[in-house]
Amino acid sequence: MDTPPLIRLERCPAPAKLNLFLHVVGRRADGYHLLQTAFRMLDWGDSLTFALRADGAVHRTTEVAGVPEKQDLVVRAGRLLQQASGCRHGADIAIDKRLPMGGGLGGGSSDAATTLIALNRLWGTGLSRAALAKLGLQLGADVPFFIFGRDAFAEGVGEELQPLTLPPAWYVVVAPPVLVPTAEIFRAEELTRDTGPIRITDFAASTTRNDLQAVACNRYPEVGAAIEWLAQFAPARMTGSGACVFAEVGSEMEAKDIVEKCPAPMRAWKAKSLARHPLSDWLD
Ligand SMILES: C[C@@](CO)(OP(=O)(O)O)[C@H](O)COP(=O)(O)OP(=O)(O)OC[C@H]1O[C@@H](n2ccc(N)nc2=O)[C@H](O)[C@@H]1O
Ligand SMILES: Nc1ncnc2c1ncn2[C@@H]1O[C@H](COP(=O)(O)OP(=O)(O)O)[C@@H](O)[C@H]1O
Repeated sequence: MDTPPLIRLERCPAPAKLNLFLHVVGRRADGYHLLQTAFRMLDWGDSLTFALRADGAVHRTTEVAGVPEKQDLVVRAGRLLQQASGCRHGADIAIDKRLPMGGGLGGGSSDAATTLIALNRLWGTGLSRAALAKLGLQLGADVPFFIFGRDAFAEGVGEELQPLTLPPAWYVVVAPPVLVPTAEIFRAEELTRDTGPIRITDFAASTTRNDLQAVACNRYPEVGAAIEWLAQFAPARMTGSGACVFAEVGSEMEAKDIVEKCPAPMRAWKAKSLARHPLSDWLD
């Protein structure tokens, strides 16, 4: 019997990421900062559903607070894939948003990566993982990592990726009640921009830091307060440009205990590391 054509892809995961460390090692001629970072994927994130449209339109069918449909990275990802492939299909995209926005967890980038991977399948456009990662970089520096699909040591602006093999781990992620604009942190005069490069083998927590953390804590004391609270239980650090902070803990039970103690208005979640992107099998 013939396989029926795909018309819908239900509940496709868009996992969060942590930056286990983040060093600013230089600056490109266009002002973008050169980084070294370790990306870790988490088994916690948004979820997206895609339905085929015959009229070529790409629509978001759910509201995302503060993000107009046209600017949503999922809509932009769909249109970019159409342009790159010449595809005439369209899609309705529903997002079940769980990740705090602008939290340094890469939610928007992960939504975009999931859209590129899922629509590449739904539309049968057949782009390779490498081609999708290149397209994704136009949407955000974290998108190639999610398409790469596993923990990674990253350089450049985050697009030069090498696989990292890390033991499974449990994390507590805490969101302070504040939004930290990425651009403001990278623009800050006081940002350290000359951390010496390290080798992939040297990124154990003791020898690394997040260079963006001092700037974020200085300008947004809520971030420092969240680190201080979480550090009672385990070494805590900011992810990306914040505002979220995280700590590795010994077990799910320990994570659960800490999450239950988290005082409002901070919010906390437990999350496990994820070895492979759940949609990896749809690539290559
Ligand atoms: C910091 C990181 C670490 O993973 O993650 P998040 O905190 O956003 O999750 C990323 O590098 C975020 O990359 P990306 O998602 O592309 O950043 P955007 O929000 O588009 O960047 C906003 C602005 O910050 C500056 N910027 C960003 C990235 C970079 N490597 N150098 C920069 O100077 C640029 O001025 C840019 O216009
Ligand atoms: N689908 C989306 N989900 C989240 N943010 C989005 C989305 N589309 C566009 N954005 C924009 O991207 C910005 C960064 O969001 P996000 O990726 O969640 O944070 P971060 O880059 O700090 O990890 C948001 O403030 C929002 O304006």
